[in-house]
Amino acid sequence: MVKAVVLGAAGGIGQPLALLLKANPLVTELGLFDIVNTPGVAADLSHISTPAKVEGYLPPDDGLKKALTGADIVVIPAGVPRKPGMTRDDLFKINAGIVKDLATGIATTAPKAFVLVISNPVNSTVPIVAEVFKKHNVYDPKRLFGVTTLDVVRASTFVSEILGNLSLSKEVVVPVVGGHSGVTIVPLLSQSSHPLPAGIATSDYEALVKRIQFGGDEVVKAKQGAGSATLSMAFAGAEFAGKVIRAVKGEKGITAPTFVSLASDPAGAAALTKELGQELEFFSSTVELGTEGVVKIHPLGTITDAEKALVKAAIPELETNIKTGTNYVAEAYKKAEEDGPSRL
Ligand SMILES: NC(=O)C1=CN([C@@H]2O[C@H](COP(=O)(O)OP(=O)(O)OC[C@H]3O[C@@H](n4cnc5c(N)ncnc54)[C@H](O)[C@@H]3O)[C@@H](O)[C@H]2O)C=CC1
Ligand SMILES: O=C([O-])CC(=O)C(=O)O
Repeated sequence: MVKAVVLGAAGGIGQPLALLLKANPLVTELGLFDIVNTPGVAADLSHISTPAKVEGYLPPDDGLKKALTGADIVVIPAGVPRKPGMTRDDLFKINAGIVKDLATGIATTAPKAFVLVISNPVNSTVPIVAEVFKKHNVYDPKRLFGVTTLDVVRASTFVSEILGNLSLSKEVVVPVVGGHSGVTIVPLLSQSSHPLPAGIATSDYEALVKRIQFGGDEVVKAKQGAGSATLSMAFAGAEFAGKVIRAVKGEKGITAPTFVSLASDPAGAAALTKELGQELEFFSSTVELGTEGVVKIHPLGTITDAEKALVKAAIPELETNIKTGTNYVAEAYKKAEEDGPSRL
């Protein structure tokens, strides 16, 4: 029995993600929460001939609590998307509060659930969830994930395009490490399961790296103000959620790059920290998943000088993004204490 819950389920990502989770035969219950439209989305999905029982919830009558009750895995695509000219960090002002409130709901109702954060900026929203869970004394770093799978999916697609065979894209595996925004997205193309053409021009390699790092902008621009990636993100989110579910059900050897707390595997983190040359609280590296979440954080391994330079360039922004999330929660709690009776 697996209950999956989507918070932000009526949105551009939420709806197709809910569809793909409904299509996952391992999901037996699907809870859909949003501030609008979830009863309709749930009614629609409930006619699909797969095992999951679907229920839609809205904020009145404790809807969030009802949606989260009994949740095994919670995926969060709630929040505003970018418009052209914006960075992911520009979303922080609105999305930080949304994610903090939803994290509070999870901490009080489903503290053991695996939490998969899609809402941007991921480099900051994941630390927000961690801090809220700490405040509620229910934080287990092994169960919290920032979803960076879209970067991995893009890398597979763009590499197979360069190899001239899109049908390879299902098989091409490229570790993408760091975080989920611009220069913090670091594809380790030298470790691609399918090597780039021998003698690829430096300019072509650099263009490929840039396309993976800024693939999100490509979609934002093409959508002309109507939002950012939704369908490819739903695909990526369902891929990652599917891996977590299979691992939780006992399948061994499942790995995926994901943005996790380095406290989730201190031994793995020590090796990674050595490679990075400094400590970071969160980082996306290839992670082995198991019944309790993170089993092992893999080191970067052998990488080229060009990749080392990309990792180095990612660190300052990552550090700032993580601090922004952490400080936000500290300040919100401080303000709530000063304001009197806490609603946190
Ligand atoms: N991690 C990643 O790789 C990616 C992340 N994203 C991010 O995902 C987020 C969602 O994007 P879209 O689905 O395109 O946006 P959207 O605007 O289409 O949908 C967001 C949904 O969240 C809901 N929502 C807002 N406040 C809420 C609350 N307090 N509780 C529950 N639901 C709430 C809205 O009603 C809406 O249905 C954005 O922050 C976007 O930047 C988008 C693409 C990739
Ligand atoms: O670019 C955005 O704002 C949405 C996103 O995270 C992505 O597509 O990778």
